Parts: sequence; structure tokens; C-alpha cells
Amino acid sequence: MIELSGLTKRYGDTVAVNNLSFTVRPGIVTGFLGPNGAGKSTTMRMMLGLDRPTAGDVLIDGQHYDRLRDPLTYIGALLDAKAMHGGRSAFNHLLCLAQSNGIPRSRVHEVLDTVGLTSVARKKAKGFSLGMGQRLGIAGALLGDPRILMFDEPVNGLDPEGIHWIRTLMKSLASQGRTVFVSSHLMSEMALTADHLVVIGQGRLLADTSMADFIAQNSRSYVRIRTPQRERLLDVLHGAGTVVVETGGGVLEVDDGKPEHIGELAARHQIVLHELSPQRASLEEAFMQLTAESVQYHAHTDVPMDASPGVPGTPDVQPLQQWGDDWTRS
Ligand SMILES: Nc1ncnc2c1ncn2[C@@H]1O[C@H](COP(=O)(O)OP(=O)(O)OP(=O)(O)O)[C@@H](O)[C@H]1O
Repeated sequence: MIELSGLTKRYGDTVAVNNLSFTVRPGIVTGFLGPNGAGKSTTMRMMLGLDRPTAGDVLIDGQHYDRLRDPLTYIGALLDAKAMHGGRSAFNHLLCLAQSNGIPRSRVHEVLDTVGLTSVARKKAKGFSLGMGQRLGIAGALLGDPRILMFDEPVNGLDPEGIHWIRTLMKSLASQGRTVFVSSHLMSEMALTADHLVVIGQGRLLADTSMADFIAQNSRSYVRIRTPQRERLLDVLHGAGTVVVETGGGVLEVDDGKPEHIGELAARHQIVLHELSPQRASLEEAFMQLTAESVQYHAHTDVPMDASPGVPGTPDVQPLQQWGDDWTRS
């Protein structure tokens, strides 16, 4: 287990981590989420004894990191895949780590095999692609066969095959009863990987909950409706006491509505529907809602809500590829 109590880190006037208390448990993948600058990396560095807390405590299996004997056998971490000696081969990089932690040479071969780098083991790490570097970093984390694993943004920059591999690996490590703690800003990725979520914003704990509860508590469920008889349907729905939100583009939304009730009501009044679909906000939407007030970086598009690409007088705007792609300090 990893236990944080009142963990705090200040850099001058900046409170990077603010009185964080939570426990990371074995047997599941725990996702660590937060907007850019929320304090995820600082928290992970303190867990590994790389940064000293201003206040509070973090314990690994009941001990401080710097009191662990052969720490790689307790906790393995991938913090920065580029943090290695580029002139060393993958094999030698791992061998150095193994020798300084009392781990047998045979284990180096095993972890190279696990991460699929055996064929390039003698190549220098500086020639590795981002994905190969991530795999080598993960091999280092696995080297001591630790019960606890920690990965900081492990899928950053990986191709779909690499992402799938890391996802499967994390789940299989958790199913072996290990503690797996993984940070990410990719909401969709966390939805597929994590069983439990710890969400922080501006260094503070915002949620510590199961994935299912997080979505249920933070997301909105609604019915989306499109009809060529908009005015008629609005009258009928209002007449039935239903609150309807018009969201533009001819789309109507009914919060917590039942599609069957709306469909039957429309049928009774012979109103044609082109769409009647139940919707539940994704993890990404739930996350954005929860962290909205604590986001340190905001995208500046300065585009009116109804601006459309290609229309004279309105700027041409491409949708963001991924939430958080275009954040700049406000
Ligand atoms: N060494 C440092 N000196 C001063 N400020 C720092 C230092 N390290 C982090 N910070 C500040 O602490 C806050 C938290 O940073 P941190 O890197 O932990 O966030 P993060 O959640 O990992 O962000 P990201 O997702 O962008 O990597 C930020 O405001 C950052 O600027």
C-alpha cells in the first residue's frame, strides 16, 4: 500500500501539493488524474523520496522510501522515460540498476523479454524511439519484481499498439495482486484502464472513488432528441411538465429523462422523431466538470459559441484533438 497523510509541497509561493491524504490499494489499477500543473508529478516524486515534503507524510508498505532496503524490490517506478544514460545499451542500463539493488543478472533478461526489447538489448538507448524508451523505463520498474508499481503518464506519445500493450500490462500486474498507480491526463485511457480514481486539482484532493461511482456522481445523464417538428414537441413536453434544454443545431435535451416516456408522448401527438438517444457524460466530461474551477491553464480561442468554420467574419477553428491539447497559462 501507499499511504499519504497531509502531504504538502510548497515551492516559494506555489503550493504544488496541498494537504493530500489518500491510500493506494493492491489488486487494482488506481488512476491519478488532474489537469496540467495539478501536482501529480510532484506527488509521485515525494512518494519516491525524490522531493522532500514541506509537511505531511508518505509511507510505502508502512515505511518511508529512504528507509526501504533495496527499494526497487518494494516499488518500481517510471517517472521519466528519458532519464537514462543514452550511451548505455538497454542491457547495461538495466544491469547497472540490478547490480546496485542486489538483483540477479538473470532478471535483466527476464524483464527485457517481458517488455519485448530482447532483440535490441545491445543497442544504445539514445537510438531508441519514444515507445522503446517507455518500454525500457517499464523494464526498469519491473526489475526488482516489486509489489508496487508507479507510472507517470506511461502512454504519452505511444502508438495504439504500445498503448494497448501498456494497458494490458497494468491490468495483468494488478490481477497478480500488485498495487498499480498510474497518472494520466488522457481521460479516455483511464476509463479503459483504471478501477479506482484519485483526482486532484491545484494540489488538492477532489475525488477518491471507484471509476463507476465517479462517473455516476459527476456526470449528467440526459436524452438527446432531434425532430423536424421542434415547436410542437416543445409544446407537448412543456405541457407534460418536462424541462427541455435547447442546445443549438436543432437538438433538444431532457435531463434525467426516460426515452420511452418521451417517445410515447411524441407518438401520442404524432410527432416525428429523428433521434431519441439516452446519453451519459463520459469520464472526460465528468473530469472537466469536477476540475473546472481548479484548472490552471485555459485554452484561449476567443471564438463566439455559434462561429462556424468557413463562414466569412468568423475565425476558422479546428476542434481540439484531445482535451487539454491547447492549454496555456491564464
Ligand atoms: N521544482 C519546481 N519548482 C517550482 N515550481 C514547481 C517545481 N515543480 C513543480 N512546480 C509547480 O508545482 C505545480 C505542480 O506541478 P506538477 O509538475 O507536479 O504538476 P502535474 O500535475 O504533474 O502537471 P502535468 O500534468 O502538466 O505534468 C505547478 O504549478 C508547477 O509549476
